Amino acid sequence: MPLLLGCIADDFTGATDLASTLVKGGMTAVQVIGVPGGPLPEADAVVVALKSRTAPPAVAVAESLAACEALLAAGARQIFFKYCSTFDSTEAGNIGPVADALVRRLGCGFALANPAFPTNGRTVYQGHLFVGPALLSESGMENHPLTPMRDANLVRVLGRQTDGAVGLVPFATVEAGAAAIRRAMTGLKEGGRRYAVVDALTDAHLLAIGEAAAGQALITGGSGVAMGLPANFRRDGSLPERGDSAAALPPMEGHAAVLAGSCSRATLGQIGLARDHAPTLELDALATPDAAELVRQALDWAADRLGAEPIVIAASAPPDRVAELQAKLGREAAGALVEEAMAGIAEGLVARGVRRMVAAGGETSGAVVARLGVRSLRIGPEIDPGVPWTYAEPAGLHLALKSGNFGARDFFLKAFEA
Ligand SMILES: Nc1ncnc2c1ncn2[C@@H]1O[C@H](COP(=O)(O)OP(=O)(O)O)[C@@H](O)[C@H]1O
Ligand SMILES: O=C(O)[C@@H](O)C(=O)COP(=O)(O)O
Repeated sequence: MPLLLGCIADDFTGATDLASTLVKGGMTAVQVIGVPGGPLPEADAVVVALKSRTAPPAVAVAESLAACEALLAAGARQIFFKYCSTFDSTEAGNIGPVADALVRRLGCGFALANPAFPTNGRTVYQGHLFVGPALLSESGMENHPLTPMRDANLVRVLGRQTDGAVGLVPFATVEAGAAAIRRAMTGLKEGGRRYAVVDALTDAHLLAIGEAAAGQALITGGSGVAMGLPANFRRDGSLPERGDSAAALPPMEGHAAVLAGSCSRATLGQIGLARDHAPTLELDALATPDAAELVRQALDWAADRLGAEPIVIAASAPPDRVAELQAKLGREAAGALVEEAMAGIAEGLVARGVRRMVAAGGETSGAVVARLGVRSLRIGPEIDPGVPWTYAEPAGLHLALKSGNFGARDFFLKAFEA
């Protein structure tokens, strides 16, 4: 099976989201953790999951280029750089620097940029990113602990992160379909633009953008714009009809647990609901700014609560509490402390028989997956849009890596009912 699409994702929940989208579109897809050190698994698409979203830009660039080399060496015909549907980044990057490096490596001179995910409320209009009815900068994302998003104008945001020029393919052109979008992108490229932010309000827009991107060496965006890509490979005869290729995962067994480190509005709501329906421990990192002690507290609490019904352990806190911890420790150190604690708790829970685990939060998931020594994830059925169950190898357990912002309010309960 030749590799068709080579993907580089800047975090682990994002990688799972993308792999799940491709599987739903009829491709086989495997998520591998970190820059591949050996041969890649056989699949139509391989998604390399990095934890590069908040890494220093030089590290993010180096890892992304190494992943790109591995994917190209395996024969990838197109490279997809996956970032968050809320364009999570800092002023310094890493979306711009990584995209710039990939454009240079691939010698393509141009890439589209589109984070839209209408099913989850992310739309782009006149270059502005909306989350539901709100501009990105008024959606709660302005309070993100690591990547506060305070400007919704993506042409401007990306423009600050790149030394290339950024243009826009506006709604009216996107509405006119794939041929018009392709013409607009060609025009922008010929006019010296390195990137085109492309508007998208609906899945139909994303499918048209995907079609317009057939044959482009590099695509950058959220998982939404990948919806249109499997059809391109079917159209050119390189992807057979595979029907529903979502892997049937091994049967679920063992104790169940949820670990939440995301402080997004959606996750805070999910914890709120879980409080009334499942044993829930809310750790207070401000009162105990010590990862080892937080791990001890959590594992002591969990000891006689583990079983078939999920327990929930959360470090998540509202913006004022997060700000207090950050004022005390610094932004990165506060995040790292909580991630270290969550990783230790995950390790302890698995040692105590947990085999079905939800990790809420991209950075949190990255820390958990790394600590559990996971090398690859097989994609299974979707729980809520963008969040499938996966089977982690060689650890041999079921993991759902939930983007902080994704999932219905009852996600933590629903995940274990399937
Ligand atoms: N109470 C807290 N105070 C400060 N930072 C926290 C707290 N709880 C979690 N964090 C950190 O916030 C960050 C949340 O990011 P992430 O896990 O990627 O969530 P999301 O998916 O919402 O982006 C992580 O680095 C996590 O360790
Ligand atoms: O595109 C998305 O929103 C997700 O796939 C994603 O990247 C999630 O990142 P986190 O919100 O940090 O979990």
